[in-house]
Amino acid sequence: MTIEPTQPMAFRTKGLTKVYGEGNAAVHALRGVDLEIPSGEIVVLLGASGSGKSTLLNIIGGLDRATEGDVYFQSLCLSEMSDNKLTLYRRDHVGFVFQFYNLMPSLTAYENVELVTEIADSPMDPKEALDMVGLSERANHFPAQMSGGEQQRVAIARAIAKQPDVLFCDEPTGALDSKTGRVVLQVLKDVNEKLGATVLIVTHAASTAAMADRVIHFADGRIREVVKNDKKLTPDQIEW
Ligand SMILES: Nc1ncnc2c1ncn2[C@@H]1O[C@H](COP(=O)(O)OP(=O)(O)OP(=O)(O)O)[C@@H](O)[C@H]1O
Repeated sequence: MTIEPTQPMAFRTKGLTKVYGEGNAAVHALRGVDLEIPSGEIVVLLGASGSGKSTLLNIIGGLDRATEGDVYFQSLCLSEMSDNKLTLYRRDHVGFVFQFYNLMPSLTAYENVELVTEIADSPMDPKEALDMVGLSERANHFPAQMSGGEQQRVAIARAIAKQPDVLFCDEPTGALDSKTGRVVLQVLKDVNEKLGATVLIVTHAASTAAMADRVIHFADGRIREVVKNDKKLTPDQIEW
């Protein structure tokens, strides 16, 4: 993998291993992952189902812990942090976007975003976050009144409202058709460019790799290959 010597790192992992369960029932989800993710890039993680992508995302996102090995966010060693510190790491630095939006059905788009801005250190105004995803006019709508793509954009607004350093997206277009999926990918690209956030996208959709700075191919709990894209496509140029 080519990394410029001056490029600051968002993440570094060393010998990351994750085993779920024990004995005969043990599942080796990660088998020694050494990885470097430069700050400010869009990185796409590709791999077959069960290859360990979500496990890696959950560990570097501070939602889960490795069985062995180290993971650094900038100069912070996540693997040595107490649970409280890990919670603060997630609160202050990280935004998550999942396949199934996870919005509160009884709250409007604005209120769903506001939930996060109330506890963040230096949040955006919820209106500004909704504006960034092109949904200012839908601020007072409830999730059930919005399409899947719109709900996903509210979920992205919620994730970016705290101005995270990193945005983790697990199958963000998995439930969307190609047209809506492209709109969501364009929003992620805007977030990367306008907020400078590092964006990590886990997906089955190999075509998404064309918009990434760096593509990590995963197989059987290991990195098989890392490819740097010299030329990136825009989301509307991506073949679906
Ligand atoms: N909580 C868990 N308990 C036991 N095994 C688990 C758990 N979570 C994941 N696994 C197993 O770990 C392996 C890696 O799973 P993971 O979800 O990380 O893969 P993935 O590449 O993200 O797959 P997908 O693309 O289907 O989401 C799989 O064999 C999975 O069954």
